[in-house]
Amino acid sequence: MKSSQPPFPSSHLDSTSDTDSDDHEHGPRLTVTQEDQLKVESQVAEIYRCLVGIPLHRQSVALELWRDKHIEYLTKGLNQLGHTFQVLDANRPWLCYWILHSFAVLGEEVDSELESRVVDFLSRCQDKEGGYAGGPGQMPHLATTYAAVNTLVNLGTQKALSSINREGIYKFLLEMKDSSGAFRMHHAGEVDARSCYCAISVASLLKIIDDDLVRGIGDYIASCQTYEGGIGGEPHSEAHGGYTFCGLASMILIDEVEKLDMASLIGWVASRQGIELGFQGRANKLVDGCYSFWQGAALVLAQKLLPLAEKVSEEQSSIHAIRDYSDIGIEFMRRGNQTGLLFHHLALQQYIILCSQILEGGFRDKPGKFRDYYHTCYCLSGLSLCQYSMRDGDLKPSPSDILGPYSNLLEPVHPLYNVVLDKFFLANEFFSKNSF
Ligand SMILES: CC(C)=CCC/C(C)=C/CC/C(C)=C/COP(=O)(O)OP(=O)(O)O
Ligand SMILES: [Zn+2]
Repeated sequence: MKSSQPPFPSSHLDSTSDTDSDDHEHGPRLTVTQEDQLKVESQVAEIYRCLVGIPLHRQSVALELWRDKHIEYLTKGLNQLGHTFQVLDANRPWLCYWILHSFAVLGEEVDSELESRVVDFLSRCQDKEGGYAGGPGQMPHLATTYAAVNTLVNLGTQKALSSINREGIYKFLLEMKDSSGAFRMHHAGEVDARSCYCAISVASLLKIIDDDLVRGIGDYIASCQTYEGGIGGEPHSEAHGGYTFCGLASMILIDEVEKLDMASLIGWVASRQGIELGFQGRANKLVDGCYSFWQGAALVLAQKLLPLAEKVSEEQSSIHAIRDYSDIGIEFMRRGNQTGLLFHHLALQQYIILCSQILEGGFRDKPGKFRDYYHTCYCLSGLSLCQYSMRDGDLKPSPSDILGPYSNLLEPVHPLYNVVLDKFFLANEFFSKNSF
């Protein structure tokens, strides 16, 4: 059980910002003490010691990413979007996202006729009062709103971006706001760290994020961090990779990371990478390809946060000057890797390519399971994160950070939202020019 002590006592905080009331006067407080740094470094070093003995197959042809096969599988899914998948009838924006995001990460453009069909379909899922439902005529829901918005941002055209009713979404988000400060998934729905992330990610991407949406979330998410170090879905639930990503990404987007115990969060996530080389979602469970993103992204985010290796200069840490929530996503991408690797990025690529990749196209949880679009989306997203996890500025990743041939290189994704990076920049510009 989590103690009532704040995870970072005030002595752990940057001396320029030691009160709660002036966060946005001084910017975020992302520094940690020497003691925290040593703790994380020794935990990560221990995990590395366990993984280095495992031989990696750096030269094997089997390490190739079977792009054409993946595109074939994804194209088949796109052609079925209109008329099958009844079993996923309340999840159709998710299918659009999983398939189109996979396309985007593979660097494939969709043709304008298909783009038009997707935008028109998502417009039919958009509630006239605001928010996106799982299908036309259903009730709006935060998860499908997140999936629809991410799909449209990944498409990135004027038609796609202008189809989003930002004012309606803002009203919908306010209606979903619970007295705890967290969000309900839908009217009378459940409240958890995932709903907070869906709401905050959408609000941040669309640049409609403000104090009324943010108030109370930081305390709610901090109360979901468990004694293990990871974040659970709700207070007192078991730490889980999916919710850990949601909680940490939300905390960054609302500039309240200092409310989390980052040293124990990093230790917990890093310990979830096991001898199979992939990540498990929680302690004592089996590894699964989709956690390459949920757990991998949490560590990629942490790598940009903590100045563990050396103190970041004021110039490098431009995020310290932020006063506006809606610029956090863009400022965050200006930060380089502050810590070195917090996970074994080559080992994870090996799990994804050798264990999750299916040669007929698509990705799966693990050998013995069937492929599906969810795992295809999150395995590709995780693979991209690995490849760019050591990237310096805008330079292409070094060949030594890519397992297999360099032609495996994917498009970079924004680790806070999981949309492709160039489309994130386009959307950021589009929504900066267009007030709602
Ligand atoms: C943006 C968004 C909607 C995020 C969702 C994040 C996410 C993946 C949450 C995990 C949910 C969960 C409890 C899975 C456990 O499944 P399990 O018991 O089948 O799997 P396990 O054995 O691997 O824990
Ligand atoms: Zn999975």
